[in-house]
Amino acid sequence: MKKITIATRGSKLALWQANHIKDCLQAQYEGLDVELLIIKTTGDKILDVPLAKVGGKGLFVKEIEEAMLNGRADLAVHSMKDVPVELPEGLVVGVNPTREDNTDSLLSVEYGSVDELPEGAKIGTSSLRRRAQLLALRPDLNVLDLRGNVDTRLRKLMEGQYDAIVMATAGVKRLGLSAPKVSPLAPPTFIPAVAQGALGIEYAEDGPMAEFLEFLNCRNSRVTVQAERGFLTGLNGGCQVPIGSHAVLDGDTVALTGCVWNVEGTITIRKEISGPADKAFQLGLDLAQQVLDAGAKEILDELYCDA
Ligand SMILES: NCc1[nH]cc(CCC(=O)O)c1CC(=O)O
Repeated sequence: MKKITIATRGSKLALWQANHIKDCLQAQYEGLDVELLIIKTTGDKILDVPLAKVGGKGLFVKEIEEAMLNGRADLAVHSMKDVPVELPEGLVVGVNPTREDNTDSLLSVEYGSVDELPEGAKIGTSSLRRRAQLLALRPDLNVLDLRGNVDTRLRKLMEGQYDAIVMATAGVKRLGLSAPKVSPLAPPTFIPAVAQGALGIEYAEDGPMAEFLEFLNCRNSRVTVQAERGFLTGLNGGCQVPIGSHAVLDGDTVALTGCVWNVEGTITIRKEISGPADKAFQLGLDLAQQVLDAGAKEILDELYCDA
């Protein structure tokens, strides 16, 4: 292989991630030429519309997958969180590089924790999962929609539109961003999105990429992502439903927590399971069934009907 083309979105975070993989490839393969093919996805084109209203799965990956299917690109680097559970025929996400911190962060100019926020504080997030958990902790909070790329969201905070915002710690760290006050929202109190902080590399199943990229695969990342995505698959979920999951690998055992909330944050359904790492995906499916049986089915049915 002399030259590789990586398809990527054009956001700062996506470019950071694609360039990170480019650097890894060039460190591994001397003299390799790596080109980035920047693609504007449907998700990028509708960044101003409240996400919960847009709906649909895979808004940020569809056009990128088309570039690989028609041979314009060899691989794509995704935030694994944005990758739907079902991929187009012929493509796989077979490689998960070392995962970044999977927690969320509360960013604010004045307030150093959720407890410090004043009554009725304005909190920016478009994630139903973050909204539900914030309201479960503090029902008085005024949770407002906040769209845009990671850097845009931070700018809106600094302009004073919100008392605090919540974002993935991984995105904040990768872009080297900060706010005057940053506090972690972490398990067991605050459950991340499925595969948050993880990257996934997608490529054609029957080409040379699987072997070419294998050196990037991280067992811990792969197992935890498999378990969490098993949970998402079992719930038939996309990213716009209040679902959270957190897997921890210890030796050959994976421990998985899975949650579903109602949008108001007044109901939390939470279950835990553990089992062998080589059955991680099945473990996630089993946990999903437990959560569905415990009442999540009614919550999710209602949400999917609205969409
Ligand atoms: N939904 C957009 C998205 N996709 C991946 C990340 C952050 C990086 C990651 O979780 O890997 C973000 C931003 C956010 O949720 O704040």
